[in-house]
Amino acid sequence: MATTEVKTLVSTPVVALARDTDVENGGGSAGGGRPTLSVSKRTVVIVYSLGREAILQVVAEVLGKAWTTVSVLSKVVSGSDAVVLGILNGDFEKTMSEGLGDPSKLLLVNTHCIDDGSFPVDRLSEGCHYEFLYSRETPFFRRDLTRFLSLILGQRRPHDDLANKQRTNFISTTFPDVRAALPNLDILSVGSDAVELRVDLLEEAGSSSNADKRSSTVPSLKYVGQQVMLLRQHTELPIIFTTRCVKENGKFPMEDPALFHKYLRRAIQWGIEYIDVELWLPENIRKDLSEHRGNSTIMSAFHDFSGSWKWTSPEALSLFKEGARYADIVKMIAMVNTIEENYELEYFRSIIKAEYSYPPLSAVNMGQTGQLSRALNTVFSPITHPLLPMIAAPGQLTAAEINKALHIMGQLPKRDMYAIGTFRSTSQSMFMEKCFNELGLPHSVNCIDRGPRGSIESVIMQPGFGGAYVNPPLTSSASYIPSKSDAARAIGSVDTITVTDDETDERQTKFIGENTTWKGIRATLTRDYVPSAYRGRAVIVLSGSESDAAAAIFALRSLDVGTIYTVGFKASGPLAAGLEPFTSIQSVKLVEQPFVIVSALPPEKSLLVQPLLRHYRSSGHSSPPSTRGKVFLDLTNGPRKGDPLRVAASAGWTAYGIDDVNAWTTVETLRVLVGQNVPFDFVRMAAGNGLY
Ligand SMILES: O=C1C[C@@](O)(C(=O)O)C[C@@H](O)[C@@H]1O
Repeated sequence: MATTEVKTLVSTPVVALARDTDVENGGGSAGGGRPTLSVSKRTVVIVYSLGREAILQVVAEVLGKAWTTVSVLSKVVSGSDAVVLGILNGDFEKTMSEGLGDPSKLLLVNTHCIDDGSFPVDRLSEGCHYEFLYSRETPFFRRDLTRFLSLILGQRRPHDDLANKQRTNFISTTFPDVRAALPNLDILSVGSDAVELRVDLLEEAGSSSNADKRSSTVPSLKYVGQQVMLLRQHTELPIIFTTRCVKENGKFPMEDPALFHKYLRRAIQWGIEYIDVELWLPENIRKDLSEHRGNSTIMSAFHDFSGSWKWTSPEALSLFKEGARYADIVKMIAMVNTIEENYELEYFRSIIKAEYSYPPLSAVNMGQTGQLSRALNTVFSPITHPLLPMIAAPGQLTAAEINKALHIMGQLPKRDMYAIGTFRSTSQSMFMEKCFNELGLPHSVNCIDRGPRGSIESVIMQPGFGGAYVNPPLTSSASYIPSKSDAARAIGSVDTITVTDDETDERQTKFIGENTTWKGIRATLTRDYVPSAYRGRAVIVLSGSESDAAAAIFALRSLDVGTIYTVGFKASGPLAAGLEPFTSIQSVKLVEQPFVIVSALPPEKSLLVQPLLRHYRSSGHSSPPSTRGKVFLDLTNGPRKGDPLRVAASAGWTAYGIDDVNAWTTVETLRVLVGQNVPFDFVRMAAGNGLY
């Protein structure tokens, strides 16, 4: 392996990128515990171009903060995250040469609008911790910004969830231009936990005139930046940024390791979730990327195409150890000729599992003979899809092929899944059946009416029972489900029943009562605002009963909101602490400006929220421009009176309806029931087309 010193293209950055930890247990969806937020005291500084100051307002809204502009940074009293600072890029450049003050107290984000075809100069990009490229011409800009800010602030940690998942897949896209993928991206990524962008396969239109020349052309950073932005706007899945070299079936030239360094370093600055770092790269580059990975996850990658490399060789272990030095996941991939080499890989995998608790190994064999290993690998398995222009490596399988192979090998037994409940469960169960087909899962979906007392108990005791979702939910006191997640217990309702084998007794299965609705609500609330935007802010919840509002209250608490004022019910359950009932119309005066209003009113009373939405409209009641963002969540289900969503939108609220929450809840339900990831946009699209 080359360990020679290289001169890299990336100049020493003015600022170092530390891992930001604004949130403990930040994703909020792993485990049952209530996530708690802790405050990071770094001042967010937005570097912007002349004429593009509008970005400051949007960043401030997404963060739920006030903003102001400065012309020098050295005098900034850092250590406060109360206000977002904006600085013009020209002023920032001057301040860079004069000294930034204490850069460890600042989080410098270069922002650049690419609508005019321009791209940031290296000086500016490298002088900042992060960079946000955006287009104002798309409706997805705000969501992309929220996603970017949540990651760089450490408030969204996709890898925490994926590291705990039993099996993870990523789809290797092979498009020369991701625009070709966008119409099919939702269907392409069903069953994927992440999307790989093969940067080396990107081709800029008109960059060369003949195929030979094209194969040696590296796409410009400008083109790559635009492609990253487009892809990220169209998928909620984490992105894997890969610059595969020519020797390992890619197109990046190996003569120039500094080029890899520059692109990968920039990918970290763009807030990409996973960075693929090839193991042959000089150690100083791998080390530098690891030290500056911010909140990105590093995947070490090793490929051998010779056909003579062996999993049984001493080199295999030393390559794993070398990869492990600077990575969070170690990927090892070899071309094989015999079926035995799959067994050798499984033996190697078992040794690594037994001896190294960290980092996890993702290892597969290439070629048709190696396909068995693609089914057996559980950590970030690369997959393909029939709609892709080509496979990314010989022998790649689809998610459905892997699941079918696992089923035949007895690793994925058929289970009977149940939709227990009402009319809605029936249409949702049809959608679930379609997902199972698409994913090649052997399970059946059975719809049953809730029926008399005791009927659920008899269903879950069936030998093939594999799990159920229950709508309307069960009260969490149901004695036949003795184990419940913390969330289900606190909320007081179980909407999903999962089955696990009892580790202490092989013959026993264990039922666990889960609540996925709160996760659906939290996912909805954090699409256009980062989690910390909710911290300490007042909320009003209207509901006919405590139980109808409980999942929303739990989700809001997970975001560390301030006082929750209640209308229409008085809480007395485990979530009651800190809730204040509105007793009369006079109570409205108590709340200066709620950040969130949630209505969980029954349909016939849905109208009652409208006066409040109008009362607190953004242009009316005192609303400083910096905190104008306000969220209305309408959880009312069924034919309603009035049109609260329309009233909210026209009064300046960011409004979400029950359809968004239901789609996110379905995503969570599929994750907990069958461990499969089906993207939100796919669920939403299917729901819109009347599929469920
Ligand atoms: O590392 C890998 C694995 C892979 O080479 C495969 O064998 O499926 C496909 C690549 O796109 C990816 O980066």
